[in-house]
Amino acid sequence: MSVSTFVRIRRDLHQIPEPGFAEFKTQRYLLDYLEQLPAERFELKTWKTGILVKVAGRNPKRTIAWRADMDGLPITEETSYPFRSRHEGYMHACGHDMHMAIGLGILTHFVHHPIDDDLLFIFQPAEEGPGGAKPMMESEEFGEWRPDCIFALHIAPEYPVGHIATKPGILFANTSELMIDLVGKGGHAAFPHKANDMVVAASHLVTQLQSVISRNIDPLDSAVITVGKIEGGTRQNIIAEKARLEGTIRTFSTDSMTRVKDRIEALVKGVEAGFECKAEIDYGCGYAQVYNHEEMTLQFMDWVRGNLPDVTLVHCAEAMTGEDFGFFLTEIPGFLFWLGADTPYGLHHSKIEPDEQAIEVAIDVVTRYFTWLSDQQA
Ligand SMILES: CC(=O)N[C@@H](CCC[C@H](N)C(=O)O)C(=O)O
Repeated sequence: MSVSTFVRIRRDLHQIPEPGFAEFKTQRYLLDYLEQLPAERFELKTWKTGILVKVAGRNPKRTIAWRADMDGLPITEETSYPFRSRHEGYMHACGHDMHMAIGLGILTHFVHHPIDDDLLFIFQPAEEGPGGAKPMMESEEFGEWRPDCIFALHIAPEYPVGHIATKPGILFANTSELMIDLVGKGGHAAFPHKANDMVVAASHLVTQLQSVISRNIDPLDSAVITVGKIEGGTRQNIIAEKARLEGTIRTFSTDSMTRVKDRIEALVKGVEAGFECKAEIDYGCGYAQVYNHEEMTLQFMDWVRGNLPDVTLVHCAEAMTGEDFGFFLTEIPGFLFWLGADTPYGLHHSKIEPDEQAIEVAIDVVTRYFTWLSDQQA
């Protein structure tokens, strides 16, 4: 069966997942594709490993932006694909390969069928961390082409293809990474009384952290602490001198984020006293919540219902996912929506296989929406 250009692009990108701010091959691939398009219709600039592309409108009164993220995740792929990752230990397990292919599809459409307004396409590095959106927004390159409104999507494994889900207001949570290093005293496994075992200290801390959510946060508010990685020790018969926890915090309010961090700090102090060790906390990167512009989102939802009979619009609940797209929305009105991609494995799973038919659905929805949006201003 022949595959469309943008499915083929998605498959090519799927094979070269790269960490945040190291998307060198990905950037090259996108630039090579852009070089084949009629050069007189657009301008481009690179910013770190990202790319900004401005497609000229016929009679521009404003700039409408579309953002796609670019980085992969440190996951060893276990899909059934013949086009699996060629980068050992890295995988596009959050759909950014789909997002970029969709971005190129929308861009290509408007290069050939310009609308009145200018369009800015943002290929943004490092969404999974440490975050490319904020420094990109602060860059001179972005400042010169600052858009008037901005939009993005994220694939959603749980919805069928042809479904779009979103809501006005808060869609994704505030985030903060959480890294805790514990240093005690190593020793022989047979003499625990002469050591301070950081595997035991770290284990206590992991379970105590869960009590912050269940005991310190209003049950009607929502918060998450996930410890995704524990490292400690060197060998089965050596008491571990060091241990490290790596995780993430999610909340729907900045007050809850402050409260969670205060409680974590208190518990860590308790572990230091209880286990006679030293501990250091590093909050890594933190993202602003994704807060969809209420009026624009409601207008989009109405427009989908009224104009796209083949698309099912779901008014969804907010999720504890994070997205540095939230930073763009703190200054520029717009919204993000979920795109149904129908796969039994969730985001960040080594077996996720999003349905590629979602690519054409997204290109069609967004090209029609931008055309309509631009006509509203005319
Ligand atoms: C859509 C998505 O899955 N985004 C990530 C963003 C992670 C930011 C940061 N590394 C953190 O873990 O806090 C997510 O995990 O929600």
